[in-house]
Amino acid sequence: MTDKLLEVKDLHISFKTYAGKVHAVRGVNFELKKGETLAIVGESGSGKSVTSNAIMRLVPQPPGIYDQGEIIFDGKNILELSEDEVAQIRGNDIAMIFQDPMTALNPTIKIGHQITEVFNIHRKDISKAEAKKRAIELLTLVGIPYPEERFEQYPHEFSGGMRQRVVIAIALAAEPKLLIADEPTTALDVTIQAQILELMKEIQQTTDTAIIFITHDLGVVANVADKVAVMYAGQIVEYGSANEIYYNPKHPYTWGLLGSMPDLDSNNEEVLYTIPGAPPNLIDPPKGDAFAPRNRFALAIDYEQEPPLFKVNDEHYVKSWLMHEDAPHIPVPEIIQNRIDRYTSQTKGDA
Ligand SMILES: Nc1ncnc2c1ncn2[C@@H]1O[C@H](COP(=O)(O)OP(=O)(O)OP(=O)(O)O)[C@@H](O)[C@H]1O
Repeated sequence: MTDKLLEVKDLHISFKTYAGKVHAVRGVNFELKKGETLAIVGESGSGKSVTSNAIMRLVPQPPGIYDQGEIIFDGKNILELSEDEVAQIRGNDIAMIFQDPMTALNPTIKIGHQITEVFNIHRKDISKAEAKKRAIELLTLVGIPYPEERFEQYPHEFSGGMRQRVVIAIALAAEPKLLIADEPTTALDVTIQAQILELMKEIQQTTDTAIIFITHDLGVVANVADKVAVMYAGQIVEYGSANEIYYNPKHPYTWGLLGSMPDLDSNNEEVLYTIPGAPPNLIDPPKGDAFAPRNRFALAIDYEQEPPLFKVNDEHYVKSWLMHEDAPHIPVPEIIQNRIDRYTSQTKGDA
């Protein structure tokens, strides 16, 4: 028996466009255990959504092409299943939550019915009364006050944060093994974002659902992720436990993402550590390390040869030539180190 739920192996996905073939995902590997939370983080266009859509085989074909790789979910390669088999997995075993809760909800149907509908489709064995009872339990689980009354209301009668809670309730109705949340809180204000993420963490503890969070903001998932995959130009450039990524980051791109996180405790003189330039064109990805032109610590080899994934320890991998034993040692920039020191002392203070 293994507790491995998902394994993505050497995944390559491209899109045929008039301008040429866009290499959106270029050799992605990661795995997820039951009940674990993985955050996939990176700038816009880095391939986060294409990777997560592929897990449900939702990349449109055409223009999308699964060029290479495997997505093993619960022992089966998603990319080799028939349409019927994939349809069975979608919604049943894997559910997805998107950024805008309004697009996921039908404005003309009462909230309660939208939840019981899931039972009608996925759990034909339960009665109408039982479905209603469970829907109300789910509304309670996601923190909706007066769930009996709310059951009879329409989406427009809910605030943005409450709507996203309803969407989570609908996603959970089928008791999925994996929940993929693509920027689920971006449209919400910061306090509500924190509440929704906290809620998802709590639900996870009661249901043992694995979660993949897609976000461009490392700060958002700091308290909920077990593992973090940092994506750049269609590849994972740093991968590890949340502890390693937040407290021992090694890749200059991750430094940039951490440095651009707003930090309420920093003094005003602290300048954000930003990444210069823009991501490469994925129609013709650069030779060597795709991050080199934006990397102030780039080495000559970065422009020639793609770096392998170097192992820092069992919980931490980095795709950068800076990790090579002959590379110069570049310390973490001071501003990032100051933040890490501050977080570390705060965490110790909390303990
Ligand atoms: N249908 C499509 N046709 C052509 N190119 C596409 C298509 N879908 C995605 N791409 C390209 O694939 C690359 C990765 O896109 P993806 O949406 O995965 O990025 P992302 O990291 O999720 O960004 P964002 O945070 O903006 O959603 C981008 O270069 C994008 O333009």
